[in-house]
Amino acid sequence: MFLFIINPISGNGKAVPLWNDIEKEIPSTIKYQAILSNSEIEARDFIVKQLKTTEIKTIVIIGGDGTVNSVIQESAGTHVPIAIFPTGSGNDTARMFSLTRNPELFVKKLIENRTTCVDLLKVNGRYGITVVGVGIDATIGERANNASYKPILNKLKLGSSVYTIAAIFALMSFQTFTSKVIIDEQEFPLRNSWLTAIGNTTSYGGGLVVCPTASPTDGLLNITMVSDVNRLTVLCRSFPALLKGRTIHGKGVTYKTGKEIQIQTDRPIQVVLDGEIILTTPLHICVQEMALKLVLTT
Ligand SMILES: Nc1ncnc2c1ncn2[C@@H]1O[C@H](COP(=O)(O)OP(=O)(O)OP(=O)(O)O)[C@@H](O)[C@H]1O
Repeated sequence: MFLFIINPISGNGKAVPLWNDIEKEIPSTIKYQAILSNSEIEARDFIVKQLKTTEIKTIVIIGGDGTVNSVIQESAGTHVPIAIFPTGSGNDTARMFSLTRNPELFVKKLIENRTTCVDLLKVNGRYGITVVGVGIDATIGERANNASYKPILNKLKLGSSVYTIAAIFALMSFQTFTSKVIIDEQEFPLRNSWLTAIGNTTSYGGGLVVCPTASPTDGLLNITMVSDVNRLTVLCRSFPALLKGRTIHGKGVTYKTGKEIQIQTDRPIQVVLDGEIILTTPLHICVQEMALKLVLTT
């Protein structure tokens, strides 16, 4: 039995029409159940009940990174794979694994069921698959979600520029913080901290490559720290390089790798995990090697 979790609000309502296209491609011999999920709690309750009572072949997510994050809370560490059909705004998980957006090919690959094991993040007890960010990224995310210009840009098919505009505004007003990052017992005291991003995969925010060398199968987390650098440099050098997916060389940016990271800050700082503002500092982050099975729909 396949379980389909469809998030109708992902990607500004793209999921339901795409689910209709997918459903048409499912052969009549395939058994499945589907829910249009209204919340993370509803989706997780459904999955837990189904896992207890039914032999589940794959949990299929039709949604964005936030929906993926909700589902992996239940599927991580089990033998049940997930498959992702990306209908979100950012879709950084799908980008990392080059997952198809073609409904016909998706169903074909789903039935083939070729899987791979990938690492996950565990952040204060919650699983994540892409990047956890502490600092300005939460401010950017909040601004982007509440931006009055978002509906207009979406109508003009310029949705991806919402994040860039929000980032420029956030960079102009963000108050930096003092933090201590401990990576596998090595301490990094950071003054004027803008951002610490810990990546299992490379990008967030719809393709911002913040951890350029991260790999979800190497058993390591990649840490990018931006601190001790002035606003003008961040605005004119670091951020434009980030937008282009470049590794940033120069003062103020430090790249490290590790397996276990702690982050302490001088005031509570919002934390973005898989594109959702779910937590605040302090944080304990570790890698969960090969904790998730993913269907390759490439
Ligand atoms: N399983 C779920 N069912 C319904 N709603 C959910 C679920 N998981 C998360 N949500 C809510 O739906 C919102 C949108 O979901 P999602 O993040 O998947 O789409 P998106 O924001 O368009 O895409 P992306 O995160 O890739 O940019 C989330 O911010 C969250 O509030």
